[in-house]
Amino acid sequence: MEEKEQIIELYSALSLCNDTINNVKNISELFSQICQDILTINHISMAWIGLVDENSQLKPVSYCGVGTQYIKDISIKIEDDILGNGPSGIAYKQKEPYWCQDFLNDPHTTPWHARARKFHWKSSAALPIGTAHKLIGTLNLYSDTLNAFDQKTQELLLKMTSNITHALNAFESEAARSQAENALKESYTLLSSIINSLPTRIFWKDKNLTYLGCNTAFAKDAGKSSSDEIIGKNDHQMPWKDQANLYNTDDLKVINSKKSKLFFEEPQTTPNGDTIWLRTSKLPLFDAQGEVMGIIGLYDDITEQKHSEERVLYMANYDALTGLPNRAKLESKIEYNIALSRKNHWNFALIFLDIDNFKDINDTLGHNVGDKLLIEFSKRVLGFLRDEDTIARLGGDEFIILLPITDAKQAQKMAEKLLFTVYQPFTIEQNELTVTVSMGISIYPNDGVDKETLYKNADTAMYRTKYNGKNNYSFFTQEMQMQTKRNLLLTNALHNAIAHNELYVVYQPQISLTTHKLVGMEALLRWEHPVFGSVPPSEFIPIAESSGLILSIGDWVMKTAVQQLKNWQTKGLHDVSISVNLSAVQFNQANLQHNIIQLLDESALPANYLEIELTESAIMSNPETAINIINQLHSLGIKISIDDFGTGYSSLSYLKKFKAYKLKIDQSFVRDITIDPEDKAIVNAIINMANSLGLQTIAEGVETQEQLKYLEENGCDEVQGYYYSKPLVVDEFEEKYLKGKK
Ligand SMILES: Nc1nc2c(ncn2[C@@H]2O[C@@H]3COP(=O)(O)O[C@H]4[C@@H](O)[C@H](n5cnc6c(=O)[nH]c(N)nc65)O[C@@H]4COP(=O)(O)O[C@H]3[C@H]2O)c(=O)[nH]1
Repeated sequence: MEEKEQIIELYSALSLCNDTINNVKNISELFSQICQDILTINHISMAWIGLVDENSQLKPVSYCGVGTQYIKDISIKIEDDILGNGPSGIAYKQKEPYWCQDFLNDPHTTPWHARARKFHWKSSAALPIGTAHKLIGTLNLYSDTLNAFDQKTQELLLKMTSNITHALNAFESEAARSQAENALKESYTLLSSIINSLPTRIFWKDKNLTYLGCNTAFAKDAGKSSSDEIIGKNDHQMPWKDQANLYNTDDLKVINSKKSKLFFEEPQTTPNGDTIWLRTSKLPLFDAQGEVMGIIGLYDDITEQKHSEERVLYMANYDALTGLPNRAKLESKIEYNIALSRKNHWNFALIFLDIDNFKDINDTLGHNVGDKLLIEFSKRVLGFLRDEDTIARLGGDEFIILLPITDAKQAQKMAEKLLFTVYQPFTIEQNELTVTVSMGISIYPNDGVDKETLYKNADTAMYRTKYNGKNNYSFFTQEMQMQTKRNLLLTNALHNAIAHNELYVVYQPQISLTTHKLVGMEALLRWEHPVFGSVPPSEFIPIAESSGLILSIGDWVMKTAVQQLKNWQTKGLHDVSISVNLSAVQFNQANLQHNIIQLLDESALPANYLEIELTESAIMSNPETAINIINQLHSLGIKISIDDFGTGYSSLSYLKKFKAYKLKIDQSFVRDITIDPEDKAIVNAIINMANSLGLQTIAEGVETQEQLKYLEENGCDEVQGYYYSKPLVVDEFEEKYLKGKK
């Protein structure tokens, strides 16, 4: 071939090859096309491309031309052995083309001579191919002509492989780029899905405080469905535009200081105008150069938590029923007033207030009415007080009023007005209710300089009001303090009174006005203490009642009295009954009936000899229950007499339902019965009423012949009093009534 023709041929082959490189889409297309293009070169009969596999074998991936059967099952290696030192192995290892111009006489091609003869190969070439970084295989060419690869052909082939290298480089960097892009896409998708699935709201803004992005939760708070609707906007265009300045001040602080602001609470307005509470953190957002490019913010909706904190705080400080401050809240106010008053030499007053007979309202009209009354009562007192005053509910029907900068005189005025204010009827569920209150007042600093003392002293004064007949107020006095102290000492001493044999029972005869004979006796308790001396029942019985000691003491009295009567019966005292006082606390104990039956059994005293005295107030504190208990005791044969009759507020309608046996006319009516027409009228009314109800009457405190005569003439059945006898100790009683018996 002419040199010129050869050059044209070679360049057209190169041009083909370059076209291929420019047009192919992937490596396998490149290899197969290159193999075809090379065949356009004169003398080259077959071309194949082999890539080195993981076993260091050169594996054909593309081939073209005549005699491609040659490479079927061919074994070519790149290792340093006989199969690895052929033209391809050498070219690969030495990174140089191997020109084998006389194939059948080249010692390096010995393993393939037999195979080559079949295909008439006279020369071959192997050129390493790969990227700039890595060889991947060889381009292998075969010719049936000796010395087929002259200088020009070699140069052309070198140029071709160099272009292939460029193409491979381009494919490699394209693959790397697309791999990086995919990895980026994947990590972006992952990151987006993470931040969009987070309940925490996330947003980021540039230095101008324009939103650059956000997660779905944040977009939702702004009333949008995706971050696209947020990007490019600022806080003044958001539902929370009212808070925009507040937020942006924080943003700029973080941007300018480059310091995070973490976990602070702030309000936010929702798209429907509600206010929610957020716990927010803001952090500077840095670019790749470490420069602040904006801000990243995260927040959680803590509205629920905030509400429950507020609820807990409210419940810790306010009464759930009335909404008034509770004791805890009041105490902090008292402490504040103490500090203020100490500094300014002011007084302040504490009024302990208790609604009289509130229990009756609850018991008769139900708790619902009771609760509503408490609410209305609270409202009314609150409306009456000054802004600076505080009324707190301690529980039940107990309240405390704190009157700042108030002396005794002003407190008295307030207390008087309060009595009047609360006395105006309340209408609760069609019930017209009139309430009265008992109040106790202590004044700072005279009655105490600490809250405990002031509180205790107001309480003491309130009890004094109750004791004196309720519906009033009392100021705390030193005398009350001494009384309180004595009560405390007596309470302690009373605990051991039975064990120390300090208690004993005296018996006061009860005389029939028909026969003028002894028909009964009242057991009255006495307490002789080694230090306090003789303590009157009027003093220690209330103490025993309030401390609960009355239960054990009352049992002891009943047992002593019942056994005493039994003893006297054996000594010949017949047809005489014993009456025992039962206090309200004892009366309401669950096992009362059982205890009495057991006691009567043990003492072998028939039940009809036992009379139980109950005060009107003990019965009327819970009339419905009282009816049951009285009727049960009655069914056992025990007689019930109503003590101090006329002093309380017995309801006649109830009186009919009790299976009572006797009414005991209180000594306060008997005292002036001969001179006071009112007392006369009351006593006569009681006797008449008892007669009409079929009840017995007994008058107590009869001291004179005149009183006795009056009662006798007016139909009273029995009397008890100093006229006949004072209460007697056992020996005296036996001396007077048992002498000569049996
Ligand atoms: N001025 C005057 N007084 C007379 C006369 N006759 C009797 N008395 C007194 O009148 C009180 C009558 O008892 P009470 O009304 O049941 O009133 C009793 C009763 O309520 C209570 N009490 C006494 N012993 C017991 C007891 O064992 N248990 C309970 N729960 N209460 C008791 O203490 C109250 C006072 O008892 P005492 O001081 O013993 O006072 C007794 C008695 O000594 C008289 O002619 N003139």
